[in-house]
Amino acid sequence: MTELEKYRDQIDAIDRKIVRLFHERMQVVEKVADYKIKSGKSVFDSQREQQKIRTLGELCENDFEKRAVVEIFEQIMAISRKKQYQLLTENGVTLPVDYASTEKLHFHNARVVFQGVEGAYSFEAMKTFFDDSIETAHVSTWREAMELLARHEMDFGVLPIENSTAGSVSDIYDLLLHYHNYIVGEQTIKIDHMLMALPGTRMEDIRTVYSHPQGLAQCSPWLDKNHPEWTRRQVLNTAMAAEKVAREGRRDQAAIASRSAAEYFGLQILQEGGMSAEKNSTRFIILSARRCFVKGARKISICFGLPHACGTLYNILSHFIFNGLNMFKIESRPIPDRPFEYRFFIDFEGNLADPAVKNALRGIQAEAVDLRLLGNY
Ligand SMILES: C=C(O[C@@H]1C=C(C(=O)O)C=C[C@H]1O)C(=O)O
Repeated sequence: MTELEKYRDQIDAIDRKIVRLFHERMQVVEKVADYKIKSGKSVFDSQREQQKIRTLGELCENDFEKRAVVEIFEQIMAISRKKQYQLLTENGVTLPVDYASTEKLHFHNARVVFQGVEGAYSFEAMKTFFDDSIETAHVSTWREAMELLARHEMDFGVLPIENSTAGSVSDIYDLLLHYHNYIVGEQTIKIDHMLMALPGTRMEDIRTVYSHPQGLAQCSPWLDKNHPEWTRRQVLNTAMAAEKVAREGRRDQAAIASRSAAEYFGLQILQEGGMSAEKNSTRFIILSARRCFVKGARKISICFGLPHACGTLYNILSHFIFNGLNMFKIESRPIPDRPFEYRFFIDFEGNLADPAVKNALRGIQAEAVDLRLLGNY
């Protein structure tokens, strides 16, 4: 036996002891869970954990081992909590979320609101998601759409949440937080931006180009390269840009909008193709004030705050990993009046009826601040 083999034998013997001791600890943890189920006491006890970390740290021989022991026990206690969340779920202790499941969404004859005007991309997303029986209304801001839903004056709303080139629509995240409307579906639409103007307009006549900020952002490489001299002006919606150019009748103005907007407002397309990325698409969410999810729903959106402390996001994300849940997206938004503190928005794969989802949500609810379920769709 070489010297190395001898040491490895010693390590193996120690590791066997650690595994045995870990098992013993987990058996006690199950008894703790039992007690908590009966007494209704919450799983996470941050004071007890901090005190344990302090006393265990003090047992260490040096600073290096102290740091290591702190890290190891933070993990051991996190695992012990996850075991307890699992036992709570298995014992039928339900999460306090009042979501109703339904076989399918009922939108026949529904009232649907979108932001913008006919010819806008939201309009196209709405037409694709719903059938022809719906009654539609349009408003000029996203906030108004949210408001109408919250007051139950409209059944569903269609709002853009993310573009594959320009990224997330951050205002929508802020509105999701402000209004208690829920995501019940999503629709992705391919975005083909085109440059349009009054019939007969030549490129060299144009001085100003109008579009939604996302339209301008998505076409900025094309504009920078070909027409850096044009003034870029933001309007609320791409179709509104087309409508403005048509209504004002000036040859020095152009709009960046969809083909359907050009057709709807009788404008001539001066440039199509190559204005924005080839695979440019926008994802729209379908919102409702009713908290329901369809039985086959495979995507969940949540948001929560976190204390400004080292490792808090890491600990929360561990609930997804531990329960084998795939994350699609993570987004952070600043919390107003709390400089440099953030609220996180996460989309992940699953259905609210899945035990793995229940376990993860239970853990996140206990360990994050103000968890909100935004939808399962
Ligand atoms: C086991 C318990 O539950 C949790 C896990 C702990 C641990 O593993 O030591 C400590 C405190 C709690 O957050 C307990 O409450 O004692």
